[in-house]
Amino acid sequence: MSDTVFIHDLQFPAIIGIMDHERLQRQTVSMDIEFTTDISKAAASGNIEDTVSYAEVAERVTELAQNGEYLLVESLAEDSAQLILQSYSAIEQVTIKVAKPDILPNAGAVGVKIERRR
Ligand SMILES: Nc1nc2c(c(=O)[nH]1)N=C([C@H](O)[C@@H](O)CO)CN2
Repeated sequence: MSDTVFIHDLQFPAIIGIMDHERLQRQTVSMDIEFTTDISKAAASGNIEDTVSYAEVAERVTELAQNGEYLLVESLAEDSAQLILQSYSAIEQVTIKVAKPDILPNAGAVGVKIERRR
């Protein structure tokens, strides 16, 4: 399977981090999400029901992150990957990148990237 649907730079404020100030104040998180799913049926039909909506995935992951409180970016990445695989049987593999853009003054962003398969 080589078809990929992606969401790039999905941003939202979240409680995430191990430092005292990060436990108190939301900071911006940026996520890249990619998932493999066969898009050939949707390409032919033009019907959103024949594919996995990136808008719906973005909404679910944003909701997960904003309703929870995370210590590590690793945990948010893992929970997001499991949520996506459990919610959509048509998705075979998911890649999640969780980045914090405001941590190191001399880096554009820090974070993790994981790949999970059902
Ligand atoms: N591998 C990780 N390293 C670090 C994390 C993390 O989530 N994963 N978090 C922090 C702090 O919360 C940082 O954002 C502020 O000091 C440090 N390293």
